[in-house]
Amino acid sequence: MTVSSPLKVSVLGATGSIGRSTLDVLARHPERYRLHAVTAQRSREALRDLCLAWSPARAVIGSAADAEWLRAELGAAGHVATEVSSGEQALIEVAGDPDADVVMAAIVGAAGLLPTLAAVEAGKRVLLANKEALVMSGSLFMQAVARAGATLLPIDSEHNAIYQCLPMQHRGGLERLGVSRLLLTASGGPFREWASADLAEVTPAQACAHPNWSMGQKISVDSATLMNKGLELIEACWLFDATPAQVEVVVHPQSIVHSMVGYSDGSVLAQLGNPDMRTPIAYGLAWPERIDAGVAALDLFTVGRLDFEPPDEQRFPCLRLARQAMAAGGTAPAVLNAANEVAVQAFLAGRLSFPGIARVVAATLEALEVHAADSLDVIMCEDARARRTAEALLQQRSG
Ligand SMILES: NC(=O)C1=CN([C@@H]2O[C@H](COP(=O)(O)OP(=O)(O)OC[C@H]3O[C@@H](n4cnc5c(N)ncnc54)[C@H](OP(=O)(O)O)[C@@H]3O)[C@@H](O)[C@H]2O)C=CC1
Ligand SMILES: CC(=O)[C@@H](O)[C@H](O)COP(=O)(O)O
Ligand SMILES: [Mn+2]
Repeated sequence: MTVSSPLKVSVLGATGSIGRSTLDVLARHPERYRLHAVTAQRSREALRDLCLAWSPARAVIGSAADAEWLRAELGAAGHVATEVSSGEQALIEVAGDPDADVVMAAIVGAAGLLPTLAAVEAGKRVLLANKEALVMSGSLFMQAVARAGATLLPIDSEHNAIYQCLPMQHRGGLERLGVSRLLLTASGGPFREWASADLAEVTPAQACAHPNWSMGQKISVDSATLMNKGLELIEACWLFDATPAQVEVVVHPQSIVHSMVGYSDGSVLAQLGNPDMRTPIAYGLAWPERIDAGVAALDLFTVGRLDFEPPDEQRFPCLRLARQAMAAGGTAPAVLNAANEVAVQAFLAGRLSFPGIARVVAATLEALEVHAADSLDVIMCEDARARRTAEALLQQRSG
């Protein structure tokens, strides 16, 4: 009898919401997985605790000073198993480390693009939570997956649901599979029932209080503006080779149906479950097998009812802006993403109102020409240009 050795897993963004849920699933299956590497940007105490608890071979943190601090803390605890490094180059290098089998891409925002691509280029099994990476570089990203022979598994709950509802081999066009549409569910966020006039008074704490999911601040605000659904629409187009017209957004306030696939014979297949990211994470880790994720069985009698309604793009214009950016193509989605990141940070810092987020994104898209997104240099350059433009718009608004 041969006993296979545990898969080595690197978790990029290990201190975040997805990172912690990933570690929770890994802890349930020590015979199947070993934690190989962990990364964080600033959370040095949390990263130290992870190193002490898990003894990963490698750890990366944002700054050299924090790496120095981490080495000293680990040394003082007599822990020598973890090699500590710092900075973006170290992060990229660890993401593509030949010793790892699986990479969880769970850094938030554009900062995840180069490390996630490094994992793809190294041909890993890549568990993609960092949707912004795909939104920014969709065509190049998918080409890299094919060229490197990487296995790309969507972790975003909706895309994971769609993946589960498609036939196992689904590359090469939806029509060929008899798929007529992808139904992307949206909770509608905390302000689903609010009047437009009240949205001007929304606070960061209210925007971060998602009705169903516990997540990081940035994605929580994106859910509240429906930009999250816009980013997910673009993500779905790249992952499943769909046109924006083939992706229908359906507001489903209970977040129990995680998304659906409509077939040409009238069938609609759905994936349901409690709103807990450990389900898609466990799916990605074990695919094509299934493992325990620690998630309670869905109790349909407690859920009671499932509601569906169309999204309101008047009150929540970010969804329309994302659709427009995808239709414009080229660098427009990267510009949309960068402007949104700047605007969300400004909102969280109290520099911009909640409705101001969509206004800054719209004005940035309007201000910048669309270029062909045919190299990473072009994408990174337009990302930087969009950030400068959005920041200048913020200054004008406050001036
Ligand atoms: N949370 C969720 O349920 C879901 C999340 N996603 C996606 O997953 C990704 C992660 O989300 P979430 O876990 O909520 O985010 P969090 O904010 O909770 O965590 C982000 C992680 O990324 C690290 N990080 C932040 N900035 C940088 C940077 N500049 N360079 C390197 N690392 C950095 C953080 O480190 P530090 O702690 O040091 O700041 C942290 O480990 C996002 O793209 C999100 O859209 C998708 C579906 C669901
Ligand atoms: C858990 C997950 O995948 C999030 O992206 C979630 O979907 C956010 O909820 P919204 O549907 O409110 O955007
Ligand atoms: Mn999602």
